[in-house]
Amino acid sequence: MPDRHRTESLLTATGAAAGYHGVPAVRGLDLAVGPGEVVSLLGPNGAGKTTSLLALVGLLPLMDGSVTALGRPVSARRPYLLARRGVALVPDDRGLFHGLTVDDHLRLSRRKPSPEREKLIFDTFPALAGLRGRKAGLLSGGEQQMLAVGAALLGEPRVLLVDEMSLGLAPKIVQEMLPAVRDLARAEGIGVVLVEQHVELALAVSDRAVVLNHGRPVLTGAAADLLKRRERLEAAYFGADEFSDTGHEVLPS
Ligand SMILES: Nc1ncnc2c1ncn2[C@@H]1O[C@H](COP(=O)(O)OP(=O)(O)OP(=O)(O)O)[C@@H](O)[C@H]1O
Repeated sequence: MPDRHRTESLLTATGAAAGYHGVPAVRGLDLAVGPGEVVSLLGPNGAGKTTSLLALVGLLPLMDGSVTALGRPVSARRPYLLARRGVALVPDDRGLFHGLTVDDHLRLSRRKPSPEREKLIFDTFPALAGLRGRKAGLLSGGEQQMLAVGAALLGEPRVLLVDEMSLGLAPKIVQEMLPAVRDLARAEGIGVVLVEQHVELALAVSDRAVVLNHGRPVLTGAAADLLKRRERLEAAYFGADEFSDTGHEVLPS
């Protein structure tokens, strides 16, 4: 990324911890996402990825550390303000209304979409163009995911967080969707946080990634470096005990 992007962070977490019933499910999370950057949160089931996303958008209160979005501290009391200012979360259940059509969803956008913006969304997800009158509940899983991400992008977010875009989707669709979102983020200067199970595909479109295991970051690095250091990546997933001595390993680029 160009240097100007590095100087500005749209979303920053510093030592963030969050969890349930007073018990942290993630702790020590450090993250910075600048305009046009894609950062992936990776890790095995139950590692704390979704919990991290919820904390990043203020849907879960912080138990420690801090999160700043668009220059202001994130408050768990007012997550809707964050959404209004342009921090969009696509949850893993996609958050669609099954009785509403594709067009209805696009009309629910945070901003009244300009024709140019609408064209951009349909250019990015061409499969949606022929389905505008169809109810969301009658769309395929892939089409629903395109709608969820497309509707979020239509609101011109400055930060987009997507929980498991690939959930239940055929690899071919994931291979198309992830680069489409990355390209749009680059073109529009949107900061993106992806939670993904498809490690290789996520790293292929990401600038950086954080691997969580047992609720803490164990490995952080540039996506290109992580792809070259597969043995560390595998250890971060399957041999997290190995990291208990070294703690959090940050790969030098
Ligand atoms: N509402 C909740 N109440 C209590 N514990 C929860 C709740 N949601 C998640 N957890 C627990 O917090 C931990 C982290 O869960 P989280 O959903 O963040 O993991 P994840 O990395 O997103 O997993 P997956 O890849 O399986 O979706 C898990 O041990 C989970 O059981």
